[in-house]
Amino acid sequence: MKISLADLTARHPTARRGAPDALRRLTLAIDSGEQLAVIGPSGAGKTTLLEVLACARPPAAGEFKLNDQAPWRLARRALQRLRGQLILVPQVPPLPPRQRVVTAVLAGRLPQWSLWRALRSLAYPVDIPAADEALEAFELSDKLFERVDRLSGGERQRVGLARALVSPAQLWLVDEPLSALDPARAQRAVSALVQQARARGVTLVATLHQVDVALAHFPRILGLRDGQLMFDLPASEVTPDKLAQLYAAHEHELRGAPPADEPPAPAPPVVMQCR
Ligand SMILES: Nc1ncnc2c1ncn2[C@@H]1O[C@H](COP(=O)(O)OP(=O)(O)OP(=O)(O)O)[C@@H](O)[C@H]1O
Repeated sequence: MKISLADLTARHPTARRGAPDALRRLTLAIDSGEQLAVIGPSGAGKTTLLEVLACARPPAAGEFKLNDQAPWRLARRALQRLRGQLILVPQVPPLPPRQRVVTAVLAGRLPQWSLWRALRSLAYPVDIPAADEALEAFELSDKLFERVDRLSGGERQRVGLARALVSPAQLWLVDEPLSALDPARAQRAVSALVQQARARGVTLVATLHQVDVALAHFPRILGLRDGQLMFDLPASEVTPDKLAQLYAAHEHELRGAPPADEPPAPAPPVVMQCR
């Protein structure tokens, strides 16, 4: 799916008065089948950008087009159809507790199913091999029939990614897919995600805090800061200088915070003071 933004501004309705816009005059063109990572410090506007691209948040100003159509000028049903051609994978996928992993993954097919087929799949999952294959790509096929409320945060994130693989979407919008994964698994998950998108000719836009992972796996990198595009470059041209400017005063984020699931560092040994 092709994307174009021209002078796009976005704002949260709940933002306090006088707060700067979350996205400011963004101009961007993404071709069908490209894979991009969006990096930048916390609060840069990465999630807001994905929400706009997912047609979940109307821009406050400027132009936004998907496949040369302006989504917010379409009639409701046409907008729904367009939304069915994309998938937004949030950082914490909202998975109903007690649901089986297989059902949660196959929910990615909902846009192409009739109501009857969707209801039937809740009781009798209709394409178990497809769910299994998608989970396999993220090293999770042993959890096919597990309940989602028995999964770790990192496993839930990978269920969200597997859902994209079974979906008919031509645009994958993935928000922070690695925040709960250990470094080695994070590398493998992103590698699988990019490979799968490339093999299917799907457009992939992913936000990432792990800059090293973004540079290693994505051909094109957007640097976002304070809602503005600082750079839009091939990964090979993102120099340490550019990163230092992007993360100025946020250098700790560039070095990378530990993932949420990582066990806390062991407490220092207690030293007994004997008089
Ligand atoms: N629900 C909200 N209401 C008001 N302001 C918001 C809301 N969500 C985000 N913002 C503001 O919009 C700006 C962009 O936030 P956004 O979540 O898009 O940044 P981000 O780059 O994804 O950050 P992070 O890396 O911490 O997830 C920030 O200034 C933030 O405070």
